[in-house]
Formats: sequence, C-alpha cells, structure tokens
Amino acid sequence: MKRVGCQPAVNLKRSKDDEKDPIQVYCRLRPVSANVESPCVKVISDTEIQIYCPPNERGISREGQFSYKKIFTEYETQDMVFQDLGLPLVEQLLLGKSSLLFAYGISGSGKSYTMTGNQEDGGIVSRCFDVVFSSIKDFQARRFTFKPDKLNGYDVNSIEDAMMFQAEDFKNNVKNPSKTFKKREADINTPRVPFNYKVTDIDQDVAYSVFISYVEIYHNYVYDLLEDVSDGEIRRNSKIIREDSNGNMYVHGVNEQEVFNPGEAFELLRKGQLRKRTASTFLNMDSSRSHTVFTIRVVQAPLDVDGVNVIQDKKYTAVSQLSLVDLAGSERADKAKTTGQRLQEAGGINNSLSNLKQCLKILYENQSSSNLRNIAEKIPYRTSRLTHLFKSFFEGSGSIRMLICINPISEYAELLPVLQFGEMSGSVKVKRTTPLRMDIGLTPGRRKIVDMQSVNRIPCVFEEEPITPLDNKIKDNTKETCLTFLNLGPPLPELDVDDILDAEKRQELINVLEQRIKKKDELREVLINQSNEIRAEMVFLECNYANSKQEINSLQILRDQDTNKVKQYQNKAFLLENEMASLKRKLESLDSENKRLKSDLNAKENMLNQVSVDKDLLKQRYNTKIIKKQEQLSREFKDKWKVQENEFEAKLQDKKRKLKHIKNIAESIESLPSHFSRRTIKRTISDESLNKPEHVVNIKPSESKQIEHTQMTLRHLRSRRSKSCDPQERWIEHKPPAPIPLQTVMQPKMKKRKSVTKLTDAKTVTNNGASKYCLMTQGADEQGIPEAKLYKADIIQTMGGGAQIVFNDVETLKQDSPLGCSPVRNRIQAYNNEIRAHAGGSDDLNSRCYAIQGGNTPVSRK
Ligand SMILES: Nc1ncnc2c1ncn2[C@@H]1O[C@H](COP(=O)(O)OP(=O)(O)OP(=O)(O)O)[C@@H](O)[C@H]1O
Repeated sequence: MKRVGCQPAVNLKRSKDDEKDPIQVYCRLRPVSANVESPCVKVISDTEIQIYCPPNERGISREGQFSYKKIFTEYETQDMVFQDLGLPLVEQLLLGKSSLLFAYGISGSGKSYTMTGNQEDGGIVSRCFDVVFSSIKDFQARRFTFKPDKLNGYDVNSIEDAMMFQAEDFKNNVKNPSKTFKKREADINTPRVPFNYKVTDIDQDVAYSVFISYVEIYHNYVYDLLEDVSDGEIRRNSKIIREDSNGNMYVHGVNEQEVFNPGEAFELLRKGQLRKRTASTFLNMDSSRSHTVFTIRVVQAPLDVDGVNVIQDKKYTAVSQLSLVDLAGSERADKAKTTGQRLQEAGGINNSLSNLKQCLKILYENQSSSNLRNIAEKIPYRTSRLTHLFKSFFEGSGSIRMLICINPISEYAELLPVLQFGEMSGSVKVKRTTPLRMDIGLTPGRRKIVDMQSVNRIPCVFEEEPITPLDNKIKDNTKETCLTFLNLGPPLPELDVDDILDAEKRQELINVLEQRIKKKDELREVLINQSNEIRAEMVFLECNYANSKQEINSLQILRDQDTNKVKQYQNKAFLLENEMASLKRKLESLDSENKRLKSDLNAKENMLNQVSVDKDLLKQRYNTKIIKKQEQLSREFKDKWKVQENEFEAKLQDKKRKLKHIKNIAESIESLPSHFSRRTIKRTISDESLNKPEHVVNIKPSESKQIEHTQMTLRHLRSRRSKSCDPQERWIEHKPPAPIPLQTVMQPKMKKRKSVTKLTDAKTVTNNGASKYCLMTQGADEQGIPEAKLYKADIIQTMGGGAQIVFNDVETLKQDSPLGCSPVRNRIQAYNNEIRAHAGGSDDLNSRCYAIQGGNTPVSRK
C-alpha cells in the first residue's frame, strides 16, 4: 500500500532533490493617513514598485524600480494577504513540508501587524490556526499520543499511556490553577472572525497533533516565551540552539505545547505576546525590541491496520513545521530617537539583521554565475542566533518566503536598502523539498471503514437513534441486517430446571438450538456475503470518490486559477482606480491652474492693449513733435543756408575782386620794360594765392653778367611771414631808390640784409652769401590806392659759380582809408615822379634790375 503526503521533516529521510526554488519575496505597503501623500513610493503593477528621490540641492534626483512575487497595496486586507502568503504554507505544512516565513522592514512598517495582527483582525499566525484545525479536526490524535522527546523528535504513546498522561495533566491543572493561562476578559469579549478554509487534500489515514512553541531572540540570546518562570526566578533563562541527528536546528529545551483547537493556540500566542519585549519609540508606539519566532509543528503518524490506533513506531512519525518570524525593525537612531537601553537594543537588532543580509548575500554570490572560481564562501550562520536557528532552512529543509514591509512615508534613503535586500533575496535559491511517498503496506481508507463500522454498530445498540448523514442505501442495508440479527430462528422452549430430566423436552431444546445454530450459520454466511458486497460497494464508492476527488481537484485548480485571475483583475482595478483618483486630482489641480493662467492671460492681454493704446498716443505725440521739429529745423536750415549763401556770395565777391586785382598785377608785370620782360618769369596765379607758382631766375657768373631764366617751379609757400622773419636768413633787399614809408602793420623784417636800389652786377647776389632776395615795388591800384609789392625769392647757388633766383612769394601791402583819401596817396604820386626823375625818364624796374635781366638795355615799361 502506498502513502502519499507525509514528509518527514525531522526523522524521516529527505528525498535527494537537486532542484532549487528561489525565495519568494512579497512586499506590503502599510496604509497612510488620507491627507498624507507618499513622497517617493509608487506601485507600478502588482509585482513592481518604484521609489523616487526628489532632486537634491544640486538638482540630482534618483529612482529605483524593484520587482517581487506580489505587492500588497494598502487596500489589501489581512485576509487577502493571508490567502496569498500564508495559506499555501499551511497547505504544505499539512502535507508534511516545512516552511519559513519572515517579515522584514523598517520599524513601524507593519511587520507585527501582518504576522500577528490585533484582537479584531488577526494576522497570518491566527489565520494559520483556523485553517490547520478546521482541516485536521476529524483526524486529530488523542491528546498526549505524541510527546516531545526533547531532541527535536516525538515519542508515540499507546492509548493507555496517553490517557494516563491526560489524567496526570488534569490533576496538575487542578492543583496549580495559577499555571493555567487564563483567558483575559478582553479576549473573551472580542470575538475573532475565523478564516473559513479547510485543506481537503490531506491524508485521512493519519492521526495529527499540533504543537506550538514561541521564542524571542533578544540581544543575541534565545528566550522561551511560553516558559513559566518559577516562583524564585526573576527572569527566564536563555536557551541554546542545537542541531539534531538529521541536521535540523532547534531550540533545546523549548516548551512545545500541544494544542487541540484554535482557541488554545490563540491563547498561547497571546501569552507569548504579553511576554515579548516591546517599547515605545518615535517610530512606533509598540515597537518590537526582539525577533520573535512562532513555530507551528504538525506531527503525524499513520493509523494501524484496524484504522483505530496510531502505529507506535517512531520511524513512521513525520514532523513538519511552519516558522513565522516577526523580525524587529531596522531603525536609524536619529529617526527612532532612541537613547540608552533602546539604543543598545537597536544596535543588537541591526547587527543580527545585517548578519541575515550578509548570509543571504553570500548565498547569492555562491550561487551566482559570476562566481567563476566556483569556491563557495563560508556562510556565517553562527555569527547571530537568528541565522543560526534558520541555517537548516537556508540549506534546504523547507521553503522560504519573505515579506518586505514598507511604510510609504519613509524616506528614499531608508527604503532603498530594504527594497534592494528584498530583491536580492528573491534571487537566492534553496533546495526544493518534495513530500515523500511512503509505502507502509496498508490499505487506504482504514479510518473510513472504522467510522462506518461504528455507524453500523450504533443502530444495533440504539435502534431508534437517528443515523448521521450517510448514503440511503447503506442505511437500508443496515436496518435489514439489524432485523435479521433479531430473528435467529424458533423461540427457545420455556423450560424448568426439572425439565432437563425430561428426554422429550431435552430433544425439543436440542432441535431448537440446532435450528438456531443452523440459522446462525446461515446468517453468518449472509453477513459475510453482505460484508463482501458492502466492501465491493465501498471499493466502488472509493473509486468513485477518488475520481470525484480528482475531478474536484481539477475543478478546484481551475477555480483557483480563476480566483487568482479575478484577484489580479481586482488588484489591477484597485491600482487603476488609485491611478484614476490621483489623475483626477491632478486634472482638477491642472484645471484650476489653467483657469488661473487664463485669468492671468486676460489681465496681461488687457495690460498689453492698454500699453499699445498708450504707445499709439505717444507715437502720435512724437510724430507731431517730429513734424514740428522738422519744420523748425528746415526753417533754421534755410536761414543758415541763406546766411551762408550770403557769406559765400560776399567771399566770392571778395575773391573775384582779389582775382581781378591779381590779374591787374599780372597785367602790370607784363607791361614791364622789354629787357625786364625778356627774363623768363612765369607765374601762375590761382584763387588761393598762397599756392603760387615760383619764379625761378638764373643768375649767370659775372662774365656774362646776365641772369638767365631756366625754369619756374612751384614751391611751398607756407609760413611766408616766418620765412621773411627768420633771423638767420641773409637777404638782398632790392628797394626803390626812394621808398615811401609804408606805415603798415605787416612790415617785412629782414634782420640780416643788404639793401640795394639797383642790381647791376650779379656779384651783388652771389658774393654776399645771401640766400633770400626781395624785390619791392611801390605804386597805386586802379582806384589809386597806394600799394607796395614784395616779390620774394630764394637764391640758389649754381655749380657754375652763379646763382638762381627762384621767386616764390608776392606780398602786397596796401593801405586803404575809410574816408576815401589815403594819406600816402600824395606821397606815392611824389614818389613816382621822383623815380622817374631819378631814372631819367626810364622805367624804374628795368633800370633797377639790370643785373637780373642780364642785358644792358633798359626796357621801357608800359
Ligand atoms: N496594513 C495595515 N493596516 C492598518 N494598520 C497598520 C497596517 N500596518 C501597520 N499598521 C499600524 O502601524 C503601526 C505599526 O505597525 P507595526 O507595529 O506592525 O510595525 P512593525 O514593523 O512591527 O514595527 P517594529 O519593527 O518597530 O516592531 C501599528 O499601529 C499598526 O496597527
């Protein structure tokens, strides 16, 4: 016969299975108050979560995305969380597989709430009780059938021994009522709604017992929370962790209490919780200061061949356990605002948690493909009691699930390591344990037959008692059988003691008895036949039952799948609703923002219009101003233009007059005597008389006594006055024989000079070392105004010993009287006469410039 579903966690050999499963990591967000928004947590889907860090002062923002098996949002109830997280572990527990579930997170993130819950709304632990006991209710072993052997195993007792222990326990409880944990008023008054679910897939030919232990790890010491402190003791002794013969870790000497119903289990949980170390911190009013481990053990052993007693062979006993761990919260002293003892506790908590992290990290690294050296690093399980206790789980004695608890209002820096640890743990794999198929050679359904037989027996004894729900057919058969049993043949003859001597009566009794024996044999045969029929029918029903069960199972799987799908859709709907709500809020705020911006825009547009109107007005004003200014300027310009025109006109007239005058002079020069005019004197008179052509006169050496004109060039005539005033220059002043004093302001100054009246010899020019020559003439202009002209020239020594006279300037000195009569006019007249007399009637210039002309014949002047 085969037995399915009994996995020996403790004392049956585990199947060698190299397949591994990852640690299943879940994440739960605790709710926040309605008016608080999570600053950095966002649930993206039912498996993904994102955290975001707003930009810091340097403008750097960060974000991280993490994925887990499932994310429970704040809307998911304890029931929903248990269904996904705890229920599969309870099912495994009843099938003989061990599991570990631990809750990890920052202080105040909801670990204890999820694991143990509160009076009204229990957590995973209390829901586990509900499911375990509702599933094994009909198959529970008599109390004290199993007894812990203190070596992490269980002894199996006979019914008699179990009853004896029961009686002893009863006596002890009567003697020491104080040691019995009394239900508190509050517990009685707050009825809990049990989780209504039954695991149907369990082995029914097995007797089950449930044991509970509850320990805490505080400051790296293990304490038993169910241990009663004896009268003299102040505190409980710490326990040690040991390894059993199968390599499983256990707390040595821990109290394992057998529980028969959820109420008892719940009481033990409460008892432990009251003893658990908690304290109030800034982060949590009721903060756990220790890690607590609540262990539910299911011990199971097969029934014997009769289906009544448990097989009393230890090797057939299977133990599976579910360890539910509520880790103390990791906390930062600055956040939790802890000091003194609380701070020390926090240090111990953080150390053990960091060792847990370290162990999982090394496990991960040992398993990862990047571990090229293929050398597994030693895992420091023993560094902390917490990891030491769960060493066997990490090495594959059961499956592991982890719940990351998140308080959405925590800071990014606090959440990041927690979420990272969760994600990393999800990559760690542990060996998969599969329930053993154990063949002990007994027929399945033994318990059922016994149950039915007991039903059969009942009508025989209590014929009229109602029969409990059974197949009608069986009911009829039973009645028939019972009636047949009552009719065993002809009634016994009524005999007295004396009748024994009567041979006839004796024979009659023998006949009746023989008939009855015969009848009894017949009935026995009928009974055997009917038993066989019933057995055959039972087998048939069993087959039917198995088929139906299979069908139910497949239907259940389908239903579970559908339920899962529905749940997923519900979750999605939740998320979408959340998102919709937040989008709606955003939309509303955007709408109001939009309205505000629109009104701003309108105000600005009005302002703009006002500005443009002002601008137009200003433009108009400026335009009129510009037009006025333009007009004024054009008037001014016209006036100025007129003034300047007049000035230019006057200047032009003046220049014209001057030109005319110069022309007269030129004409007068042309009309000089012929010997004088023979000299080549070229002259160009421009409007600006300063840029004058120069007269160049060549004065030959004395033998020829003739001055030849070679050329006439233009020279710079600037600073004429200064030239004439240069004190270093030696001048030959060629004056008229009787010059009239000019009495003008601009008198020529020639400091070094030789004055001559007549130039008859060229040596006069060459021998004196003179470099300048000035010929002065005196006369009157057309109006008779006296004027003196100074013809100036440079004397340039030539190679031949002669000199060249280059005329480069003409100065006209004129004196005009506003009264129209010049005081010098008469003197001029007299002078001209005198000259004429002096020159014997010949032209003055011709006679005076004999040497320059180079000829002896004076030229008469026209
Ligand atoms: N899902 C939830 N729904 C309602 N209340 C919650 C939930 N999660 C946590 N709380 C509340 O938040 C508070 C802190 O939770 P809890 O004590 O479970 O935190 P913790 O993580 O165990 O903290 P510590 O590590 O300090 O023990 C409790 O008052 C609890 O009732």
